[in-house]
Amino acid sequence: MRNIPCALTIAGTDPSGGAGIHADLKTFQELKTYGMSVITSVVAQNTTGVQAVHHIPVNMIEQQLDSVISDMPLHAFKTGMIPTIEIMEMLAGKVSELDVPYVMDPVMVATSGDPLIAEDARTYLRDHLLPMTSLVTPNISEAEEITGEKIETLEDMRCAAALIVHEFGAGAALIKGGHLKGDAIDFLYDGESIHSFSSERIETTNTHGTGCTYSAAITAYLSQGYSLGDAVKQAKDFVTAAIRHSFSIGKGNGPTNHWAHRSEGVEQ
Ligand SMILES: Nc1ncnc2c1ncn2[C@@H]1O[C@H](COP(=O)(O)OP(=O)(O)OP(=O)(O)O)[C@@H](O)[C@H]1O
Ligand SMILES: Cc1ncc(COP(=O)(O)O)c(N)n1
Repeated sequence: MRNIPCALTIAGTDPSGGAGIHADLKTFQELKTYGMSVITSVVAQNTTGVQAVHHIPVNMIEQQLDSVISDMPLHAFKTGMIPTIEIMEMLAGKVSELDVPYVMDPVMVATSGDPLIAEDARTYLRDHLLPMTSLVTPNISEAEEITGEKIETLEDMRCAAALIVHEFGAGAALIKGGHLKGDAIDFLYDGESIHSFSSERIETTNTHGTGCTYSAAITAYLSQGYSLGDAVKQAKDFVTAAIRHSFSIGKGNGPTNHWAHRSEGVEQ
């Protein structure tokens, strides 16, 4: 393991602390990874939904990023909410200069159903940023949006993962089955083979921020030098523990428990 693994998240905020930048930094910290953040949008949201958004001007996002990369070591980074095409254009230029693993959580809507990125930005994200990723982590509806194909079965998930790599150019694709029925099964296609990661389905509505937490954990493990398969395997254990011991707080979908792995012995 490196002395001090350093990871960056480029994402929006969640003042209620369960998703976005906040979930990412909590996860990095829990996994003994030095966490850094560039904020794309200030989002007034909580467990019930999104109340308002204020996007940060593009030049200010660029300056935050420059502040980090001109000074700090960086071993892996992730993107979450990138709300507009203008911000994506700027990031596309910058990301191509970063020679470390890039994990994209292709955030489109919150658990509450509120949209988090502009409609026209979805195609831009797919066509311009996706090909720069080491890994993209869509849930079922995001994978449907990217591929244009309906996903109803495990076989559909496997096909979508391969399509996202071979047709759309992602380095690897992890399709998350959190929104299907039965066990929570995710499929990773790394360009050569399919791997599955499975856990029992936990009966809970406390799923605010699961996607953010999962992709942040993968990023943290990659920053520590783990292989993609090992990073996903350990991150799956981390997020499963976080969901199993999630908090019934707030009036809507409660947040996950970022320290749950401590009592479940997830590898760090
Ligand atoms: N009820 C559950 N029980 C166990 N694992 C779950 C459950 N819901 C989601 N997961 C797992 O959590 C991870 C995140 O998946 P999910 O499909 O929920 O992502 P997401 O849709 O991006 O997140 P969110 O629901 O927060 O938007 C995946 O590993 C998924 O299998
Ligand atoms: C700033 C921000 N980024 C991402 C999500 C998605 O989180 P989730 O779908 O896991 O609720 C969110 N709610 N807010």
